[in-house]
Amino acid sequence: MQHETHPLEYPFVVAVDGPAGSGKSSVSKEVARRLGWAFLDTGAAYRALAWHATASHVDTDDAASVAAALDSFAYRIDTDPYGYRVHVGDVDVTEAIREPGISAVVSAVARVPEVRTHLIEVFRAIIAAEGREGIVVEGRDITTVVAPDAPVRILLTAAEEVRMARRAKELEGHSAEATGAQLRARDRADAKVVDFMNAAEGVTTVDSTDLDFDATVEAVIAVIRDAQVRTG
Ligand SMILES: Nc1ncnc2c1ncn2[C@@H]1O[C@H](COP(=O)(O)OP(=O)(O)OP(=O)(O)O)[C@@H](O)[C@H]1O
Ligand SMILES: Nc1ccn([C@@H]2O[C@H](COP(=O)(O)O)[C@@H](O)[C@H]2O)c(=O)n1
Repeated sequence: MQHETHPLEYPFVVAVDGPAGSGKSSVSKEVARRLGWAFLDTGAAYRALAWHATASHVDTDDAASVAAALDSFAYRIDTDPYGYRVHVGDVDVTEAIREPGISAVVSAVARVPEVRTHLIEVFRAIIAAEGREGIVVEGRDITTVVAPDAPVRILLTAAEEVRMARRAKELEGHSAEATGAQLRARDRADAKVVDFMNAAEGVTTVDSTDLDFDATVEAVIAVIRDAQVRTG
């Protein structure tokens, strides 16, 4: 773990969940930048484990083998919203974990209970060690499992066709159909493990279907400001 010293103050936690392509990562990062806070991408850990398992020739469909791969999984991530890096051991996997081959197997890795238990503890330790005033943490189960007591919990969503169009634009050169099919398949598989389509009690929904990027960032910051006023 990169974060070993614990500050006296626990950071203000903003938990953000939502389906694939809803803007969790880009919006959360920009919110953190504007507030001068930290940013934690939790999906990167599941992706890094999928990379590690694949590189170690582990069958990602075999839950016991994936769980065993945790023993040799030396994961590190930092929380800089201007350019965080992801390492497994000495290898910088920041770009490699975004490859379609990793996206195709990450849900199989994420469904393994031992994996979730382990990574949830990793995320909580990173949050607790954060030295900045606040941290925006995004994923699928942050509002419900990782940080259910966070002062701000948001479900960031958008209509499926809008999410698919945004992702297809981002991945120019890849077929829009294949990109959309993978996004839908990943949501279907992930939704069997955690519910990130419906806001849990106390979670605020921000629907960006009809909002541009900047308006979405502003909407999230408005929820945070409101909570700061309420919690003093
Ligand atoms: N409100 C918005 N208007 C237009 N584009 C947006 C908006 N929100 C996000 N985007 C764009 O949509 C794309 C997908 O966003 P992003 O990668 O942040 O989603 P995500 O929820 O983190 O996805 P995944 O779970 O698959 O990693 C990015 O290109 C991002 O810039
Ligand atoms: N809190 C989380 C975050 C992610 N996952 C799994 O990781 C995959 C990749 O996540 P991205 O946000 O980088 O797309 C995702 O498809 C889930 O399988 C998770 O389970 N919980």
